[in-house]
Amino acid sequence: MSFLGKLTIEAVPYHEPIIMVALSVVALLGIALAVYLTKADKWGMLWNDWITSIDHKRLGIMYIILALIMLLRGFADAIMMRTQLAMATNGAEGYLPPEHYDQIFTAHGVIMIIFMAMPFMIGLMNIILPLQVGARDVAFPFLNNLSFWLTAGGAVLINISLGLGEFAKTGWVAYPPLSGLEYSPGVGVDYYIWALQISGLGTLLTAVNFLVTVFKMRAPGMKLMQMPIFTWTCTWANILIAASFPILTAVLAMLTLDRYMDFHFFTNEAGGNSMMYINLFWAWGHPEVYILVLPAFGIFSEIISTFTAKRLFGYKSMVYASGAIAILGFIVWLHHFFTMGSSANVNAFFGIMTMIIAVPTGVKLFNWIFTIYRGRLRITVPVLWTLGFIVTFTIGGMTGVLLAIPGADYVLHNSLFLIAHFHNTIIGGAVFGYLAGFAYWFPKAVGFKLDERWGKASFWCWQIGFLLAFMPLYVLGFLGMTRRLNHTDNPDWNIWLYIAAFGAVVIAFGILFQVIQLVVSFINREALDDTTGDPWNGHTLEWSTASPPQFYNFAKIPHVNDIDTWTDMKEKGEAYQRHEDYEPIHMPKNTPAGIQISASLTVFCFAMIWHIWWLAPIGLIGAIGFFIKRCYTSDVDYYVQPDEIKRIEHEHLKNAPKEVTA
Ligand code: HEA
Ligand code: HEM
Ligand SMILES: [Cu+2]
Repeated sequence: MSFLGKLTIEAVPYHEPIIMVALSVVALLGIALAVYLTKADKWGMLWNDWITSIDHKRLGIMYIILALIMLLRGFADAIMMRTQLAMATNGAEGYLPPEHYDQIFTAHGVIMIIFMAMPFMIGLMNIILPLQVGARDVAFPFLNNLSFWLTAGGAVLINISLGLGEFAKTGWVAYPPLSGLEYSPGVGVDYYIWALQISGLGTLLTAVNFLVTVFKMRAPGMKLMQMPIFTWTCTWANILIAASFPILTAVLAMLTLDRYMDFHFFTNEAGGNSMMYINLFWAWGHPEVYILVLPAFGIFSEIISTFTAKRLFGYKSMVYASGAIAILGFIVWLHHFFTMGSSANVNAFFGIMTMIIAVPTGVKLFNWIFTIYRGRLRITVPVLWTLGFIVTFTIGGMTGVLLAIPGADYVLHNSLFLIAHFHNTIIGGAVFGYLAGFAYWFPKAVGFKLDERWGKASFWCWQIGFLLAFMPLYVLGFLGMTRRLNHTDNPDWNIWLYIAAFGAVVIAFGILFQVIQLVVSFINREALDDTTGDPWNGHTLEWSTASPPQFYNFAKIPHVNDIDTWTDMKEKGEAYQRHEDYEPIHMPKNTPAGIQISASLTVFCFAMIWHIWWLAPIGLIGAIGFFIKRCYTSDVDYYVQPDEIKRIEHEHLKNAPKEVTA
């Protein structure tokens, strides 16, 4: 083995024109960005204000930028698959050979779930949750920065795999024995393992961080049953993360040992059992889908309540229903392998538990509908996403209940019916939710509203495109088409494959209009400026701050005595208080430690992937070294002085609707 382990020039896929074009475009964009940063003299700003920032609001924005970039990548994969399947009918080969196609659906699944949906959700949670509970930051701000960079490190690895080596061809679930060394001797599965491993670590740390924030740092007076509903659903999601991500860590570690040191956890020879992998994978993988959707449920609740100007119907039942979904969501994972030989009784138990999830979910749906009932719903972009969700997600949930019947699942398992089910819940539930939250909280995070017209156009393209792209898959499933096919030879399927490809093109316009919306809004930012900090007449504490919020969030920590505290404060005339004296505020300092540790770990992972045995210890020792260095740094905090606070507050309150002096 050479100096660079398995890495040789052969690892660059220069004979693949599609990849080379993609890489050139990325390289050009990268160079353009670097030139801009140099010309505008912005490198220092980038480093000091963003990369090393421990401010939860900035980290949230960085998470969302990561998510949007990965959405483009994941969608590029999707549209390639859809065009391939529209071209490769009647036995034609299409333009993507199986070798390449298999990497594409695997990368698409992993990227969309781990590097698009998760960072989007965690980004929104970062920006909003500390504000909603009246805290100045999260419990462990440095850890929060580290979490982000660990997630980004995983994303970097996946993107490197595009131009160096290959990605896994196993599907996003990477079942052995296919993912074992014997059947996947290349580096693809290793990229998969290490990318998921470090980003998973980041996610786990985030959950711990936000759980401590919620339980220990709520504003005085805020009882648990007074927390805003988005905070509650995030908390349930974080509990699920804390419970399930360690299982992912363990199962990936076991697969690593199998691949690197010839262990036999999952090889049926020598006493191993590949079923054990499948079992552990879904013990994480199923909770994962509820981790994605629960915060989205919270977003819809906030939006419906704000835009009907009503209290959320059944707040308590919402909290309990979310809890029920979280707990039930933890004990139904076996429905992913009904067909793999459990006894009828085991299948029946897991099938029934799965169906029961429809009950708390139904409670939520009816609560949303009852909140809208007799309210005066303002049809804004966030509301459109919400209404689209109610219709779309219900369809996806219903088809899930169908799959939960073991007998039916024997027919539908791994068919396109399944693919339709989960895009129906993930896009209609989670992605619509994040896009709703994006439109709703954008002014809070950035300071100006998004253009409504492009927003509406984007929504309709997504909604109509979604129906066109995924409803045909239910039909194809019933017609017998299975998932992960590279080409087909059944004339009955053709028309549905064409419609699905057309639908994906319509979604592409939805994404394009979103990009245009961002550009247009940026150009018109003066007209769309949000000067009050409360553009929608909101009901929770994030709207009591400026837009974007002061870096310390709250000059004086508010006292909470209602679920809709901000509405309560506005009604009692306690909002927008102007004070003459402030206490100094204790704040954490920015630090490069997060990116240092994570960059070293990414180098370690890269070396492990390519078996570069001298580089791996350097990366690992580097990470540990930077961590120890951070532990011995005592210059980690400072105080904001009252004069400065007063200046900032008075500046913000200049535009307040009504001034109150206390
Ligand atoms: C956000 C993501 C998400 C969500 C929320 C769900 C929600 C549900 N899922 Fe889905 N599911 C996935 C993502 C998701 N799923 C993914 C990614 C896979 C496959 C991965 C792979 O193999 O690659 C999958 C696979 C999957 C399977 C495995 C099928 C197979 O492999 O053969 C099953 C089987 O039981 C299932 C069931 C359900 C059920 C019952 C729900 C329920 O929670 C739905 C509840 C909601 C409703 C029912 C609608 C609203 C309720 C009402 C209006 C009340 C009245 C309703 C009734 C009385 C029915 N899902
Ligand atoms: C935006 C439009 C999208 C389109 C057009 C699309 C299309 C597809 C297609 C064609 C497949 C392969 C189906 C097959 O096996 O035949 C697929 C698989 C998959 N998609 Fe999507 N998708 C989209 C969005 C998403 C999103 C947002 C997510 C998750 C957040 C997602 C998660 C997955 C997963 C997990 C798989 C399975 C991969 C595997 O088989 O291992 N997709 N998608
Ligand atoms: Cu499941």
